[in-house]
Amino acid sequence: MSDSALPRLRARTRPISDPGDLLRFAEPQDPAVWLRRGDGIVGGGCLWRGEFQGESRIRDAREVWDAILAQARVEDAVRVPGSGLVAFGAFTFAASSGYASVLQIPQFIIGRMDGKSFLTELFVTDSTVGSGPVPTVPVRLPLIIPDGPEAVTDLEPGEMTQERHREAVECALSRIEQGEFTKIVISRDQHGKIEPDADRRHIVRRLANTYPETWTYAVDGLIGASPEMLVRVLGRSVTARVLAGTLPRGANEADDAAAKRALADSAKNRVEHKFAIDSAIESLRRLDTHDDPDTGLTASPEPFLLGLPNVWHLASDIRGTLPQGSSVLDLVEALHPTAAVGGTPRKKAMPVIDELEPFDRRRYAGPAGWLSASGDGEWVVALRGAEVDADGSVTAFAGGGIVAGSEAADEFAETGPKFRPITEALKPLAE
Ligand SMILES: C=C(O[C@H]1C=CC=C(C(=O)O)[C@@H]1O)C(=O)O
Repeated sequence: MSDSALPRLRARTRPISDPGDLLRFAEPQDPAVWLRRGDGIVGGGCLWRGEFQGESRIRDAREVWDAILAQARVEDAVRVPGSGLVAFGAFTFAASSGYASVLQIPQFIIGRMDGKSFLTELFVTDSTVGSGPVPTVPVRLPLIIPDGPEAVTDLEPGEMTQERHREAVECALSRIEQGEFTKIVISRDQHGKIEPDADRRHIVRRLANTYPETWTYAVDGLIGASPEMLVRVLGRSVTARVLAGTLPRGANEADDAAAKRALADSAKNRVEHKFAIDSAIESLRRLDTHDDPDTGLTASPEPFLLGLPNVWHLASDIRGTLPQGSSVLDLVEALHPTAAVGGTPRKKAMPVIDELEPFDRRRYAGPAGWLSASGDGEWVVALRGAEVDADGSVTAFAGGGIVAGSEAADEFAETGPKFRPITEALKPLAE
């Protein structure tokens, strides 16, 4: 893509009074959303969209984004994460995917972050408003779009049946035993169909309300609520939340406390977690050029237990400082795929995922998030969601880490609660 083919953009962010429920401003058919605990950003319309493919898809996106920024003018009177010029994005899990990775810039962004509400209006200067100053008019909120038809479907098992999943896990275990790799994540698929004109915001709202501690994302038809922060850059601060190791929540208080203890004490889950945290730290260290030891990476010495409505996870948070000259997309590229969704060693496990899974993961387990002209960005691992196509087809995936000692039946069962967020978000509203 040559720079002359890229739009010259202007973004103007101004404060507004609290707009309430942000989702009311999102596009019913194709919402662009990033929400946590009710706060975040919602984009409307599409001013520009870039598609990327193959091994260099994240690097190419970074180059195009830099080129757009080089000719953009940003007036940001609010200066909080998500204000100014922002793009939403979603990248495929595999370089070989037949699906597109995208970056898209909306026509407006309405947001609430750090207690400040704002509206960003975006313009293409060379076609829409000329190159003169953006006229100063009072802030007018975008229209609230009333709720449309429900988005309802039952998800049915796909190509990776229980039998096929067992074969894949057993094959993975024998290759682990032979020393080919030490961890691999095997997933399965489920499918459904909503009415093409269904309002996708119902799915997003259910996820955001039921899983407020996760990051609810919607980009280009990819919708979910992920508990796993691949990387967040705010100013020069870098954080990530690595998850691996799972048990379903218990049905009552005693069972739930027992499940939590069992996960904390499980040697298999701790090993699985260690692979994921080691892979994340190693990827970040490769970028880290700091000489100052105080700016280096730290991770919690012991994983903590993260309780979500559906599962317990072993979780670790990583903190550090953005290496000089790096951008959030460099970090996304370095980290993806962590061993929480790929395997260890990454290079050995990735082709085997392709071999053992009978489908294209599309953007499941890939990076999804946003980035801004100021250098901030938040990118989750796209889990606990689905691809919702324009014709209403719904494709959901959930997987789990296989290490020595994993049992195929347990691994299959573990994917059940991982599908729960999206399964329940696709139920009729009265339920
Ligand atoms: C691959 C998934 O979860 C990952 C994240 C957390 C825990 C995981 C596990 O315990 O296997 C997985 O690594 C998924 O939800 O599809």
